[in-house]
Amino acid sequence: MADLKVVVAGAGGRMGAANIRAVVALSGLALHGAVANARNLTLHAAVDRAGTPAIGQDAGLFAGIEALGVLITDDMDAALMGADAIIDFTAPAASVALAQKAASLGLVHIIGTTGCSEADDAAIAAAGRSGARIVKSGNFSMGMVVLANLVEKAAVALADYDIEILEMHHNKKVDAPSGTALLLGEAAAKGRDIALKDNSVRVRDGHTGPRQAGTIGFATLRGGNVIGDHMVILAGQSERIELTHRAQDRTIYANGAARAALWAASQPAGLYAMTDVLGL
Ligand SMILES: NC(=O)C1=CN([C@@H]2O[C@H](COP(=O)(O)OP(=O)(O)OC[C@H]3O[C@@H](n4cnc5c(N)ncnc54)[C@H](OP(=O)(O)O)[C@@H]3O)[C@@H](O)[C@H]2O)C=CC1
Ligand SMILES: O=C(O)C1=N[C@H](C(=O)O)C[C@H](O)C1
Repeated sequence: MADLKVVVAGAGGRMGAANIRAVVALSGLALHGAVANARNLTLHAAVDRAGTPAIGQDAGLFAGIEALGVLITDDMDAALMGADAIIDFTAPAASVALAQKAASLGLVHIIGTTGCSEADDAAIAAAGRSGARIVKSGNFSMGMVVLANLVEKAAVALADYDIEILEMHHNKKVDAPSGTALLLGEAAAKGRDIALKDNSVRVRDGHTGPRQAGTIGFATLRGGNVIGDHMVILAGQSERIELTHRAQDRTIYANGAARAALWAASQPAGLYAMTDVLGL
């Protein structure tokens, strides 16, 4: 079967480098047994926005591996020519624009970008209805899929416990709460059969009054080079459960994104989640 030709968008970023390394590591090493119709991945192009220092550099050397002969470009349309898939960890406006291109070209579009507004998400969903095969997740690590599942179960079993979600990330992160914190909040809300957007407390400051029962609280920490820590606390009378995930390397996200691309290549157009990729 022909290789899946992947374009890495946001190639000059922290995740861009990890995604280049993951695609190269998985070329010739398809995840046989892990996905249906396993194929190899190949790095077709690496793109970032004009003016970013990475433009013109060899994608492999930029990512800390061997030279690949693929130069990081700012010409998205040229990069997409002949491509099968986009792995996109960029910014909301860029991901919406790319989803529309993926729809018109019938491409796989893996979106790791967080901080999307409701309007951004609606535009991405529309692209999934118009020809793009999109997998979007606030966190592509396997461990996080499992944690979200545990959170949903705990939220059901401990129906009257207070749920608080704490996250810490590096000091360059621009959105809050993290996409993962919101994903975990959605899992808890699903367990409680409530809508997260009507029952979340995203910030506390000043004289807040006592905690309102049934809400899901968020707390955000930023500092240093923390890759991504998340803790879901279920607090009851005289006991507290803490479900924690700590990322130690961005490879976990990049491998999940590569796996999602291989999976989506054999799916009809639509908007999918990592639970679909893993069949959960
Ligand atoms: N779902 C998941 O598993 C994970 C998601 N993320 C998310 O991925 C995103 C990227 O994270 P990270 O790599 O750390 O961030 P970086 O800032 O390091 O990288 C983002 C890259 O995208 C580029 N970019 C920004 N805006 C545009 C645009 N409009 N058009 C084209 N390129 C653009 C940036 O260029 P420039 O530097 O010039 O701005 C940069 O090269 C974030 O939203 C983050 O939360 C991160 C890790 C895991
Ligand atoms: O910006 C990051 O770094 C990360 N972003 C994602 C998020 O917002 O949850 C995933 C991971 O936590 C790292």
